[in-house]
Amino acid sequence: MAPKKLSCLRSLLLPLSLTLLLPQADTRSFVVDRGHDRFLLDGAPFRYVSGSLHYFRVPRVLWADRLLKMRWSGLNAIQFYVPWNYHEPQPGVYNFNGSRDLIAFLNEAALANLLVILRPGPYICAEWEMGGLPSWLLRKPEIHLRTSDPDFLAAVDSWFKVLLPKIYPWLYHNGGNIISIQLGSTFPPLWQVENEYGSYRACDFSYMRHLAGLFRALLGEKILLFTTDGPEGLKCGSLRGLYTTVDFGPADNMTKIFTLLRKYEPHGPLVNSEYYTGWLDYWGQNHSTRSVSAVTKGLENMLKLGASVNMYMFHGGTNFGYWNGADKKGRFLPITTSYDYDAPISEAGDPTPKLFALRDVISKFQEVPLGPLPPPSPKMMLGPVTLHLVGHLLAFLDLLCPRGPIHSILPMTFEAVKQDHGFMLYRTYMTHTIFEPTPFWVPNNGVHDRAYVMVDGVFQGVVERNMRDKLFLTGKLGSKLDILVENMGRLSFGSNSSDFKGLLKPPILGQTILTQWMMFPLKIDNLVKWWFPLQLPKWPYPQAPSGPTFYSKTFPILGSVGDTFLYLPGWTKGQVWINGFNLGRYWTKQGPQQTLYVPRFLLFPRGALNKITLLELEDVPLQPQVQFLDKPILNSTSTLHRTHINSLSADTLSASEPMELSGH
Ligand SMILES: CCCCNC(=S)N1C[C@H](O)[C@@H](O)[C@@H](O)[C@H]1CO
Repeated sequence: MAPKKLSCLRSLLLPLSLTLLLPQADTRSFVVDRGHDRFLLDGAPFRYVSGSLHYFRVPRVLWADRLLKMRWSGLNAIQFYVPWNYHEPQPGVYNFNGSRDLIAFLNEAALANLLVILRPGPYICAEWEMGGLPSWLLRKPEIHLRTSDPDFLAAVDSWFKVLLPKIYPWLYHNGGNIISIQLGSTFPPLWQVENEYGSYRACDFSYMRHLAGLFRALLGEKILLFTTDGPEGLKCGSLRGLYTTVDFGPADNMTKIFTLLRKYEPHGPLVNSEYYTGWLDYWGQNHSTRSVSAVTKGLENMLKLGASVNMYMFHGGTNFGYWNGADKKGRFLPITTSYDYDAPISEAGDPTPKLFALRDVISKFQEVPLGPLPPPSPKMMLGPVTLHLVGHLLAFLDLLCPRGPIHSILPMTFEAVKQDHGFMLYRTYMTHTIFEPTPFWVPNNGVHDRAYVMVDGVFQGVVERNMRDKLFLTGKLGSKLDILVENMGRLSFGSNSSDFKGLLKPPILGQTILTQWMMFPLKIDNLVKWWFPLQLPKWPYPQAPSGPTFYSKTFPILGSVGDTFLYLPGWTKGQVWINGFNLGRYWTKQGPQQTLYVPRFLLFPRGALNKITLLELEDVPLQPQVQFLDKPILNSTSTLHRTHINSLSADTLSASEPMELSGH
């Protein structure tokens, strides 16, 4: 419901006197008061204490819960990005439904009495797939992302001409925002142009000016446009006419950085647009945390200065499906499925000690809501659940790629065949018999990102980006050489975000450059949603399936349904679906994440059967079992987590419901 209609509703809901007191559309304003180094909201001094929450990492059914907890924490604003690729999956095809309903999220924020600081990009970073840019941009391989490249600007313009008019009625000065007794107004989207552009090598001012002009043209002159950069990026990221803000965390020198900021904004409020309450996690690296004392001390110091602050993240959420991004620090580093971020509100939406400590600090400077905080959500333990083998991925090739393969002399990238996420199978045939184990590799680090190699269905091992390792293969004339390539998420930060996926170079076997390829873009989610259970296809090879295989189980929940954490002891790496919902990637062998958050709304209560499906890419445990725990394990690796699980109280583990397992 657009704010204008809601404002009429407001006049019905509120006592006439209150309605008269509220500023009307023509008097509403949000401006910088340079004379007093502060913001003014409707003419009154105003400072925001904000927190980041990404609607695209939280299912819609949970938005209200998270937003209310943020409000209760003492925040008066939230900040979030709009990921372009989440809303325009194909050029000219737009999706603002369900958990992509941006307007509904804005409305939920209004209902929670929270103001909004919006960051529409087009690039958002955020450890999100390709930093929010749609991968179909790379179908023009020469495109220069985040510059004034005409192809890039044309796509940006058409996207913003769809997005910005949707937002326009929600701008604060339009008076369209809703204010009720419990409701606050949706803050004037303080528009952030781009994101940390100063950290991007291009530093293309004409691009920034183009964006600013587009925003002005589509949103009018009243909106406060701002840039955000780390201290090192201010020189490029800032632009005349845009308000300059900075990012830094608790370990940084606030005085030094705010002094530097004053070189770009001599007057006006000090703003830290990203005060890091925690940090992100990479697969294979230790879980990141930031201490409560350091985070609260830093916040208090900024609030004492009168600064406005946004805490990044206040609630992190989850990279469901294939949505995680990646970084490059010498090597390719994919981001984990969990975006818990050691944030004040945990991935499962529970308040942490950090939340209460931050609320105490905020309460020293402004009123915090009274009343109890909603309790932690009910948690559930279940299992173990023993899965059964459904079949090898190759056995479902016809269903996974109903249109059949694309043929090419040289291998083609995901982008070239218009496969955005997930997996693609590359197939060729051995042109001669190879008796001796012969080196197989992809030159120039050309596997983006992980390749699972099979000869006549027999799993040979993994070749991956960053690694120089080779496999040693044998085979007969005409043997099938199948390479399943996994897109682990496109670079969301780094100098070159044109992160093509697939086999970027033709693989080499011994002295032979392998040519004559068939590419099978795989639609796995459709198969999991619509085709299972189905008659098991015949497995055409003598040996038992190994490598990429589907496992599944249907199971009832006899007790009460609660949030839970899927634990996959002994499994290696793969993808999980619960009742057809793509929960995300697991990589038990790498860690640090050992469990996946399962929101209770995904699960069916007693009387209905639930279904879990795994695609295990490498090795399965002797006992193909999974468990549902009542606590997450985010900080251990497969070697260490066993001690962790042993440390869980015996009764906790045994408290799980006896399972009457049924199902296929
Ligand atoms: C290694 C960090 C990658 C760069 N990202 C940085 S500095 N950050 C700033 C960036 O604006 C934000 O979107 C997030 O990406 C945040 C880290 O959580």
